[in-house]
Amino acid sequence: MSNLLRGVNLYLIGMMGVGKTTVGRLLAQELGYGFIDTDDVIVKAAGKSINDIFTDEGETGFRQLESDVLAQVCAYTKLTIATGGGIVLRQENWSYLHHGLIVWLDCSVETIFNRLLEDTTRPLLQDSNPESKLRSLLQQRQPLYSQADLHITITQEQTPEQIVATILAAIPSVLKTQDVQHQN
Ligand SMILES: Nc1ncnc2c1ncn2[C@@H]1O[C@H](COP(=O)(O)OP(=O)(O)O)[C@@H](O)[C@H]1O
Ligand SMILES: O=C(O)C1=C[C@@H](OP(=O)(O)O)[C@@H](O)[C@H](O)C1
Ligand SMILES: [Mg+2]
Repeated sequence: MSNLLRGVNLYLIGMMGVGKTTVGRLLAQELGYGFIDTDDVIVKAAGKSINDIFTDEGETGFRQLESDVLAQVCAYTKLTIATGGGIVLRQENWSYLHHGLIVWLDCSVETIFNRLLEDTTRPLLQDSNPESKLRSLLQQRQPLYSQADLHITITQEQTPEQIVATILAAIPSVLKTQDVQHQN
């Protein structure tokens, strides 16, 4: 599979809590790729948590750091990159994402809500009604996520290993489409 991809990076996009970080790490192992999580790089570079970045610099400050990190990582090959859920918001980020194959991990708001119920590390969910916040974020972002090359819908019961297998099985179909496009 790694050969088939010819070193092209895989970018995982989708809502917070869908499993980009968890699945991305496993997917990288299967592909013999390196793994990068843009949030991890941002936290290391800023020397503070995502919550503290949002508090000190606002969402705008965080988004700038996110774009800076994406611009840097896309210069490398053979990477699986788990992005933050809001990476799709900035137009400029798409020119970086399109250097690689973009995979949208999609699941229900209920699944995300159950997973992140006790989680305090997503500043955008520190809301009086986190479920309705998730719904409005998804409504805003769905048209952006749908620009991905691959749309993988996952159910609450699917394990990370099963999701990795689903993604690996779907990749050849997208590559074929791209090859056909190149010939035309
Ligand atoms: N397939 C899965 N089944 C059950 N729990 C999962 C699954 N994928 C992720 N999780 C859990 O959901 C939470 C969010 O996962 P994470 O990988 O951080 O998502 P994201 O990076 O998309 O925000 C974590 O607690 C993680 O352990
Ligand atoms: O959806 C978002 O806007 C965000 C998602 C988070 O990453 P995950 O999608 O990995 O949770 C993180 O980048 C930040 O809290 C903002
Ligand atoms: Mg993540």
